[in-house]
Amino acid sequence: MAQLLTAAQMRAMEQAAIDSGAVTGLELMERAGAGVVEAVMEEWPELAQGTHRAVVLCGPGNNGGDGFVVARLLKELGWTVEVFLYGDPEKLPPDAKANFERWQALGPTSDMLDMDAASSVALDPSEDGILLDAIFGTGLSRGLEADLRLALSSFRSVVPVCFLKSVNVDVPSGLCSDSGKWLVGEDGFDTAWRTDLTVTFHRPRVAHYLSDAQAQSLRVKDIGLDAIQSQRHASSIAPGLTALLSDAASRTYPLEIESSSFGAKDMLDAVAPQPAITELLQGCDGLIDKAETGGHKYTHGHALVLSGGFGQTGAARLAARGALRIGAGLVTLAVPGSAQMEVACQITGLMMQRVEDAAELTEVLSDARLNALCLGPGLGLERARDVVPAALAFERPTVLDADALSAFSDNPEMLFANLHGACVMTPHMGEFARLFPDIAQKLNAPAKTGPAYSKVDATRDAAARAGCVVLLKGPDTVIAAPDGRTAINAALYERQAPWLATAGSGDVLAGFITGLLARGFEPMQAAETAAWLHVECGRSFGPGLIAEDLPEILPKVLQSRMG
Ligand SMILES: NC(=O)C1=CN([C@@H]2O[C@H](COP(=O)(O)OP(=O)(O)OC[C@H]3O[C@@H](n4cnc5c(N)ncnc54)[C@H](O)[C@@H]3O)[C@@H](O)[C@H]2O)[C@@H](O)CC1
Ligand SMILES: Nc1ncnc2c1ncn2[C@@H]1O[C@H](COP(=O)(O)OP(=O)(O)O)[C@@H](O)[C@H]1O
Ligand SMILES: [K+]
Repeated sequence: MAQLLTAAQMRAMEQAAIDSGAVTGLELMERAGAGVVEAVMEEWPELAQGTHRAVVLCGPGNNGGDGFVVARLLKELGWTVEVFLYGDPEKLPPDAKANFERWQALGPTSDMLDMDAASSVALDPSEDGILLDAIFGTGLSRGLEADLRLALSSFRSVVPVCFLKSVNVDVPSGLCSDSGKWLVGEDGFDTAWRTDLTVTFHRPRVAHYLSDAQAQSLRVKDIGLDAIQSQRHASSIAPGLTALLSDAASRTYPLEIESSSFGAKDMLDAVAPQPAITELLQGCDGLIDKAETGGHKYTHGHALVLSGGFGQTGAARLAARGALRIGAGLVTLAVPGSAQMEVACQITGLMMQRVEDAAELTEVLSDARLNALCLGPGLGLERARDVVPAALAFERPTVLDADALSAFSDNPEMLFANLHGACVMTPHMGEFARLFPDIAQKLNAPAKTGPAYSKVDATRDAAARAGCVVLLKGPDTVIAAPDGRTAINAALYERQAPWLATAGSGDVLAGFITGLLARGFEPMQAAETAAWLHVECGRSFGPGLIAEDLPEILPKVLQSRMG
């Protein structure tokens, strides 16, 4: 897991480092600029050979200051560098101004808003290089004005013609680094654009792991803050969000750091939710009382997955298979009479129990060994309205997905009244909007100023309202507990898994979570671990994936974690 920072947290860390006397703002800016150059060369080794060109767009704050450092360093390497400034050089903050002046000794700076600025960039496709966006970083406070937006889009139009790579410093200009939302200007337009590379410093910002902000690639460069913090053994910054990442992402972090009050150790160790996976692989003996259950497989729990009627049992079977593969000792499908034959023809390792209605479910649940429930996949709205309240009354660990959520669109309060702390809700954005319409509206409203309301805020608010864990799906799945713990399971950058957008994949996720609940995982840990493994399964299988493949590839993914 990697810790993510808000703009305010990052500013506070920088300020603390500067106040300690261990480093100056100018030194941090130099390291940031050098980090950008290093990241560009790492990303495109061909740019590390010979000389190339850079078009550098600098803004009125310290992000612009970083841009002037990059311009100077590349010029010193022999690159052709053209620099454009948005704003008055006299008003630059001190460190940025110092770097503007150092650049002045090497080359001219043109006004970015000059009508001819972008067209003055020579359209020379023979000279490849970068377009660097150093206009705004974490200091962005509102959407871009129309004249700047137009100028920016003119520069962007040069990129494909000249085979430039688009690189942005810290965050793409116009993007709110706390929410990952593109801020709109007074006229309602934003500057959304997908760049090739984002280079940020010290730790990723929250926005980097929310999908709107996605560049092709993200590199996090060390600017020495960890060393300063660990020297001082002081921290006033509360741990923030975590992102569940792959091993590959962790390699962008400095490995020499031993400890830090800002959670660097976490970042080094927990690239995957490995402690939870180790627990899974070692078994969870003791979670269920063996004497009481009297059988070995029951020590791994017994999950009950509610199925829909005839012709609608596929989704529940997928979920059940997922629960079994992830390690629930036993999984039983609760099936209405009309579908018993259909289900019986399709299952082997799974078991089946006739459950016609809420009364029969209540009877079945008198068996305390059924320690985790999955409600929703293919359940049918009417059946969901009948069985969900009866199931929730037992207060067993329960996943609510699909129809178990949609059935209460007209009356979410009724569902919330029945939910309890051992529940995990797994809505996609459509289901989320039906249950939390006000929160979804706030999330989807265009934002003019930052920090804007984010998917993280929305999921946290929903979890607090529902009183249980909420997992809001997408390439940037956000998981929040009512106590505020939050993680982003990001299938972004090198961890992309677009194949997961296939019918039934959410049903398997619900099954994975249910299986982990049956194994005794607490709800937040079950949701995080299952979501992480779900993406790893998608990546491991790759193109051509269908939902049925996810449970079947899981053993390979788990085996790869056995080390
Ligand atoms: N503080 C530090 O010590 C370091 C900062 N660094 C860089 O500094 C950046 C943050 O610098 P700043 O806090 O100066 O912020 P920015 O450089 O992001 O921009 C802030 C400036 O832009 C103005 N502004 C904000 N939104 C605007 C809009 N829509 N239209 C016009 N003007 C707008 C603000 O009034 C302010 O003058 C980081 O993103 C990072 O790139 C790095 O150099 C590392 C060290
Ligand atoms: N582009 C994507 N990249 C990674 N994961 C995705 C992407 N799109 C969807 N997913 C994941 O696929 C699953 C789809 O679930 P859901 O929307 O419930 O569909 P279904 O009901 O068809 O199973 C979720 O876990 C979601 O996070
Ligand atoms: K930028």
